[in-house]
Amino acid sequence: MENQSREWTQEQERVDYTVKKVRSHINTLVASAENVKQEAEEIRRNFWEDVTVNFDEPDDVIETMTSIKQQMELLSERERSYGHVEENVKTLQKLASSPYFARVDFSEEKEPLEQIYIGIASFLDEHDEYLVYDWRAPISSIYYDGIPGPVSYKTPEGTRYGEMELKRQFLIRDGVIQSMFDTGVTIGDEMLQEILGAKANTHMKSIVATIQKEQNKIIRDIKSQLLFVQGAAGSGKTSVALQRIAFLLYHFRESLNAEQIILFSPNPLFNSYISKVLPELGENNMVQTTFYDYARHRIGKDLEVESLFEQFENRLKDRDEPSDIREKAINVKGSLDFYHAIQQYAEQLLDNGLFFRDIVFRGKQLISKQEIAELFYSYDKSYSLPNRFPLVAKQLLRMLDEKAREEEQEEWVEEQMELLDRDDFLAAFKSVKSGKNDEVFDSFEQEKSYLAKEIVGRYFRRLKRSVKQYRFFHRKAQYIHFLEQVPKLMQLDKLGMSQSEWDSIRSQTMSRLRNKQIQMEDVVPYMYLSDLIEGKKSQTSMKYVFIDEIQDYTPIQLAYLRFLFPYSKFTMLGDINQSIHGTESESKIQIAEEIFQNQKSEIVYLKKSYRSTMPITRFTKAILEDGEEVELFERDGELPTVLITKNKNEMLEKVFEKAKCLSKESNTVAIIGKSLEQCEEAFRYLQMRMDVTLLGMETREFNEGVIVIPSYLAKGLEFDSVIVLNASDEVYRDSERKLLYTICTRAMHRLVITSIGTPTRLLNSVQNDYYQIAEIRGE
Ligand SMILES: Nc1ncnc2c1ncn2[C@@H]1O[C@H](COP(=O)(O)OP(=O)(O)OP(=O)(O)O)[C@@H](O)[C@H]1O
Repeated sequence: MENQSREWTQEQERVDYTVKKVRSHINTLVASAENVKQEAEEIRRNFWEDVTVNFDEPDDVIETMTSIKQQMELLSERERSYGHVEENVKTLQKLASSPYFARVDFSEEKEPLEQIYIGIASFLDEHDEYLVYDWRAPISSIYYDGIPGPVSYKTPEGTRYGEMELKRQFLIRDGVIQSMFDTGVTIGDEMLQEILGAKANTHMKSIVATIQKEQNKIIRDIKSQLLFVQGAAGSGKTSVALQRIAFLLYHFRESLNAEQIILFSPNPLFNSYISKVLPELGENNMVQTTFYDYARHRIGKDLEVESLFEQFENRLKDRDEPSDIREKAINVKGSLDFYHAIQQYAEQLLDNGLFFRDIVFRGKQLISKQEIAELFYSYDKSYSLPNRFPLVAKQLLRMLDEKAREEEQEEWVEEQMELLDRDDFLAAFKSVKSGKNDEVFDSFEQEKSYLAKEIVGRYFRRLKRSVKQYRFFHRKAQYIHFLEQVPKLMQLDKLGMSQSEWDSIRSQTMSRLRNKQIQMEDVVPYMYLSDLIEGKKSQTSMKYVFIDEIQDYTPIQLAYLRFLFPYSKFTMLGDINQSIHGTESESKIQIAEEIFQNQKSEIVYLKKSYRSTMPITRFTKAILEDGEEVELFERDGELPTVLITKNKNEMLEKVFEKAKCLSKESNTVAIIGKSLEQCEEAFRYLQMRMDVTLLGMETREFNEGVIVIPSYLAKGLEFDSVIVLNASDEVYRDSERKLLYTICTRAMHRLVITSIGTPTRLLNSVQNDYYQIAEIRGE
């Protein structure tokens, strides 16, 4: 006991010493930052005094520009270095509060024992002695991977071996040790218990202090071209992805920056949820997007893109077509066979078959589509399709210039002239006057011709821009033609689709496209086909691509992402049990491996679920048909409750009561509905009685308190308490097992499932003693 408290005192003394050193370094930095800032201000103030400005002769102009450039470079260098110091200070301030979270005592062969303290960043004293090692430093990996005894770690120079004698964890707040544990096999269950038992946050936290061995393997992988992580709900996939990004930024700090890493995440809400992890670790955020945003940006204003969530809602509502045919369409259009069919189709277009549009101006055909086709196919076959586009565009622009000259003589131009304002006339006058033949008597004619050119030029500008954007190519018509050819290009029956079903899908797609709409399942085929034909903008600068919630991507989306980022390393993370549509026909792992054929790929399974209490994980695991894969983390908590009510009003009243009660002990209470409609209804009821927020597709951020959220938006998030809206047998059918699993696994500490009448049959697989039933007997 006494021993322990002596140890504690010694450790606190070391914390005090480190904090003192960190603070003193902060002071030095702040002082030097102040100098740099003043210098920058000075440069700004005297900017024009210190440059030589002279525009008299061409040489003077060059000298002036050089002088301005030099001055600007000096300024921006000062500002950059100020920004750098500021960032440093922020990290140091974090160290001053909590300098480290672990200590390992390690000795290499014949070397003396070293005490290695590990924190979120390295810190060296004035003698270049490490007071804190960055958690990403090579030696730190023994903390995550090893247990006391013989250990090894990899360095750029090779593997080092030694003996670990102690592994200790700390929780330090405001420079004071809150708790301290010596740990063995796993990274302190006690510490993990403490961290996981805490209340939810509206932003994700970093997990550096308690990264588990299997997670560390993913974080530090630098070899794989494809790293595929299949992990149970709450097993830390997203956390691992973010710590991995931080690790890569550290490991490759000389050659990699945050703009070269892109993360595809499920929705904007999720984007903001994870946005603080990297800054918390002193790194900049990577580029973040959703596939939908990317597609919308690419497709532009021509077509209205249906999002994955609209797709989900539309399928729920059975609005447009019998849903099983839609399922089949999604399956076929999302398959790799379809991807190959597009490639095959594009290859057939080398000789003929491209669809073009007439170039029309004021209802008059300037260049016909036949002329464009002739031009396009006048090039030798050895020219790829994408290579022909700029050549054709150049020719068309030349032809348009000619057409413009003809147009200048047209009557409408003269009419337009009347409408011009004074400035136009003035410009025309000036231009004619500055012309070489000042003496000419027909300056009026010249002015007129100048103005005609101006007018036609303005109108033709748009036309020319659209030529530069290759709008003479008829993308929609081409895609429709491709759809017609599909039965010849692939075996539809292999994917369970008949010719007549395909015909009906095709005609629905066509009418949608004519209405300027495109469904999610057509987005990739449409973009891929036009990329193969027109050429794509290559994304060579991205070195790492991360895709979270991979189970919601179709095979074609994965293949397309590889096509877009051909030189990047991919990390894909997901859980087949949380697939949004519940129809996981082809294994994503196999698909991914097929796409990355012959490249180094690694598949890692994360089985242990950390998010929820043991009773909740036990319950959710039982919802799954093959839930045995999920391992529990022992953390106590209450049994989930299934609350059966007689009618809607009663259910809503109970939801209200539960939410009110749970909000007293929780930071976040999420009421999760299957569809947006269900959520809106609950929201209308609750809104009159309590402070509550409804989250929708456009929501970018959420606050603590009670929220109502549709299932697909809750993906990837977590809440202290979850109340599931009406999980009755009519609402959650056999095919929605994964959806219910996903919803329930959002709960960290408390889970309540409400139902109007008989609860869903999906709970039949759950043992009775895994939950408690509360039945309300109303009217
Ligand atoms: N090693 C760890 N130490 C501390 N907390 C952890 C660890 N691993 C995971 N967690 C916590 O578990 C929770 C779930 O993590 P995360 O959201 O990353 O899991 P996920 O696998 O992406 O989940 P899902 O697929 O269900 O969305 C988070 O609160 C995270 O902080």
